[in-house]
Amino acid sequence: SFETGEGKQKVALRIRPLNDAEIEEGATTVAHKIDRQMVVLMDPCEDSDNVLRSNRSREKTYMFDVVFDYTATQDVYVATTKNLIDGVIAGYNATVFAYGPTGAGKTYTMLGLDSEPGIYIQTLNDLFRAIEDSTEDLDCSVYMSYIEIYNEIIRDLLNPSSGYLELREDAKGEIRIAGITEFSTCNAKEIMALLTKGNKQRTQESTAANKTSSRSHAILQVTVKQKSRVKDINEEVRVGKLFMVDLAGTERASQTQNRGKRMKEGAHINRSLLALANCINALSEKGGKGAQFVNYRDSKLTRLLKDALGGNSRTVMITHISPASSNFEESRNTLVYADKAKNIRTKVKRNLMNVSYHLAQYTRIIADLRSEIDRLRAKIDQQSQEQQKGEKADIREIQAEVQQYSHGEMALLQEQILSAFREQMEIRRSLMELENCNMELHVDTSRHLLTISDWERDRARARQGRVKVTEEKTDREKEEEQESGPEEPQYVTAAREEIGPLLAEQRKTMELKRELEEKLMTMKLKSSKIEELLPKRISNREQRDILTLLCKVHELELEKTEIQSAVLCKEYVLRTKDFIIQRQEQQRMLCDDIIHQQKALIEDQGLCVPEELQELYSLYFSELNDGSVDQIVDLHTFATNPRVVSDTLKDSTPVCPTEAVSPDTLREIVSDTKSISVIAAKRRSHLVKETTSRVAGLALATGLKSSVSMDSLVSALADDSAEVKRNPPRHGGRSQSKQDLKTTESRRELPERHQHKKRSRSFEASKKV
Ligand SMILES: Nc1ncnc2c1ncn2[C@@H]1O[C@H](COP(=O)(O)OP(=O)(O)OP(=O)(O)O)[C@@H](O)[C@H]1O
Repeated sequence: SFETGEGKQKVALRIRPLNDAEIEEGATTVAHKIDRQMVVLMDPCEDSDNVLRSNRSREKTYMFDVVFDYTATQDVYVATTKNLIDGVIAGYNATVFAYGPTGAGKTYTMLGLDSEPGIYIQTLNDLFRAIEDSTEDLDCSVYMSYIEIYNEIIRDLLNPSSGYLELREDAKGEIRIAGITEFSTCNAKEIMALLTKGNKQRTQESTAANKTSSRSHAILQVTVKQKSRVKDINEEVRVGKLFMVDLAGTERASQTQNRGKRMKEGAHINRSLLALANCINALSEKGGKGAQFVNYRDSKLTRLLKDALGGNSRTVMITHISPASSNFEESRNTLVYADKAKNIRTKVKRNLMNVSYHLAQYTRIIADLRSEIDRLRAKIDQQSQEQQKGEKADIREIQAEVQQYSHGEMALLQEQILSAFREQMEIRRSLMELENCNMELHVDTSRHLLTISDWERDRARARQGRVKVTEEKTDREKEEEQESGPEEPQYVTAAREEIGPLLAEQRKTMELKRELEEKLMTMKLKSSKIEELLPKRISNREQRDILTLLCKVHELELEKTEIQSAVLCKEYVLRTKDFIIQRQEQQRMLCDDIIHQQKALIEDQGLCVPEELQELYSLYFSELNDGSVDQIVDLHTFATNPRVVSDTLKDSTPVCPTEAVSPDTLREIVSDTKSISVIAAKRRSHLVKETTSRVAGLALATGLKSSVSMDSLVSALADDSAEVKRNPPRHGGRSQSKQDLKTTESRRELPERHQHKKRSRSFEASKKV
C-alpha cells in the first residue's frame, strides 16, 4: 500500500477489463500497465496524412502512485484505502474519490457486487474490526449516511422519501445536511443490503456509454465518534470522518450524444468536478502560511466535503479508465486530468475572474427584479385609484364579478403566479451557472492557448540561438536542425489536444444558454398573462393583496440576491488581498534571495562595501535572527483570522501562532520595528540616491527602460556585482568585520524557511505558476 501523507492527494489508476460490447465492436486494448506505477496509452489512430500527428509519438506514458489493470481484484482497496482507517479512528478526516468517465468502473470499485464487495464494505468491515481490537478505553459509535448530489440537489439515499435536503452551516462553521438519516450498525451484511438498496435509488439512466449510468455524485459518509469511558473533566471526544465518493461520470457531452437534460447534468457535473479540483489544488498549495484562498462555495459537493478536505484530511483519488481503443479520447482526457491532480497549481486568477463575472450576473438579476417591483407597485397604485372610483360603481356589476371568481379560483391564480415566479428564478440561477461554466471553459481554453504560445516563443528563441551556434555547419544541416527543433513537451501537446473539446463544449453551453433564455422569456409572458386573468375591477382588495404579495416576494428575492452579491464582493476583496499578499511574499522572497546572494558574493570576494550598506545588512540579518518579522506575520495571521480569534476567546487558551506573542513581546516587537524602520529609513535615504544613479546607469548600459522587470533587474544586479568584483570601490569600504562573520555564521543557523536554497526553490515554483 502507498503512503498517504497528510493533506497530500494521492492518485491511483484502475483500468477495467474490456467488456463484451467493446470486444464485439472489435476494440483493441490501448491502455497497458507497464509496472506498479506506470501506464502507457497508445493512440489507435494511424493518420499518416496528418503531419502533426505523424510527427508525434503514438505512445504516452503516465505515472501514478499505483496502477491496476484488468488482473486486479477488489484488493484495490488494500493498496488505496485500508491505511486511511487508523487515521479516521485517531480522529482525522479522510476522503476517497472514484473518478473517471461513465462506464469505467467507479461504482464497481466503490460499491462492488455482493460476491465481490468494493471499497465501501471492505472499509467498514476493517473499521469495525479495528475498533473492536482497540485496547483504548473508549466508548465508540459509528454513524453512516449515504446521499447523492444530482444537479446540485441533495437526496438521502437511505431515506428517499425525505425529499430534497439542505446544507446548513452550524455555529462552529461546520457543514451539515439538515434532516439526514444516520444509521448506526456494525453488521456488514446489513450495511451491504442498505448500500445496494440506496444505490438503486441513485439517479441512473442509460447513456450511450453505460446502460446504467449513475448521473449523480454518491457520498457515503462514515463518522467515528469516540469518548473516554473514564469520567473526567477534560473528557476527550475524537471525531474522525471518512468520505467515500463515487463521482458522476466525467464524459464530455459530445461523446455520449447527450442532449437537453443530459447536457444540463453535464454542466452541473463538470462544474462540481471543477470546483473539487480547484479546492484540492488550492489546499495543496496552502502549505504552512496559507495565503491561498480555497473556494468551497462553488458547488454543493465541495461545500459538503469542506471539512474532509480542509482539515487533517488524507485524500486518495482512484481514477478509472477503459482499456478499449474506442474509448481512447476519454481515457486520454482522464489521464491528463489525473496527472494534473498530482501537481500543485494556483487558481487565484480564475477565482478573481469568477467573482467579477458572478457579480455582473447578480447585477442583472437585481436590475430585473427592481423593474418588476416598480411595475407591480404602479399597478397596485392604479388598483387603489380604481377601487376608489369603483366604490361609486354599480353594485350589481360588482356582485356579478364576485360570483364569477370564487375564492378557490383566486387562490389558484395566486398559486400559479407564485409558481411561475419561482420557475423564473430557477431559470435565472441555472443561467448563471451555465454562464459560469462557460466562463470556466473559456478560462481553460485561454490558459491552454497561453501555454502553447509561451512554448512556441521559447522554441523560436531556442532556434535563433541555434542559428548562431550552427553558423559553421552546412546549409542542409542547418535546415534539418531548424525543422526538427526541440521536442514538444507533454504538457504542450496535452494543451493542444484539450482545446478542441473545450471549444466544442463552449459552443454546446452557449446553445443551452440560448434555450434557457428563450424559456425565461416564455415564462415572463406566461406570468403576465396570468396577471391579466385577474378580474378587472371586482375583488380589488384580493387582487391588490395578490399584487402586494407578489411584490413582497420580488422584494425578498431582491434582498437575497443583494446579500449574495455583497457576500461575493467581500469574498472578492479578500481574495484580491490574498493575491496581493502572495505577490508581495514572492517579491519579499526574491529580495531576500538577492540580498543573500549579494552578501555571499561580497563575503566570498572579500569586497569592501560602504558603511551605510553594511549597517543595513546588519539590521536586516538581526531582524531575521530574532524572528521579529515572523512574529509580526504570525500576529497578523492571528488578528486577521476571525475563527482563530473567536476560538481563543472561547477557550482562553492561546492558539498556536500567538503562543510566541505575549503582550510584552508584542510591545517589544512594535518598538523594535519602529526603531528599525526609523534607522532603516535614514540609512535608505543615503543609499537611495546612490543606488538609483547606479541602477539608472545600469539601465542605460543594459538598455532597460524605466519599467525594469524583476528578472532583468536581478540579472542586471548580478552583472553589477561581477563588475564590483572586478573593480572594488575605492571609497569608504572596510574588510570583512566581526559583524560580517557573525551574520555569515547566523545565516547558516537560520531556520529552514530562511535558507536561501529553499527560498529560491519556492520562488521558482511561484514563477512557474
Ligand atoms: N474491474 C472490473 N471488473 C469487472 N467488471 C467491471 C470492472 N469495472 C467495471 N465493471 C463492469 O462495467 C460496468 C460499468 O461499470 P460501473 O457501473 O462501475 O461504471 P461507472 O464508472 O460507475 O459508470 P457511471 O459513471 O456511468 O456510473 C458494470 O457492469 C461493471 O460491473
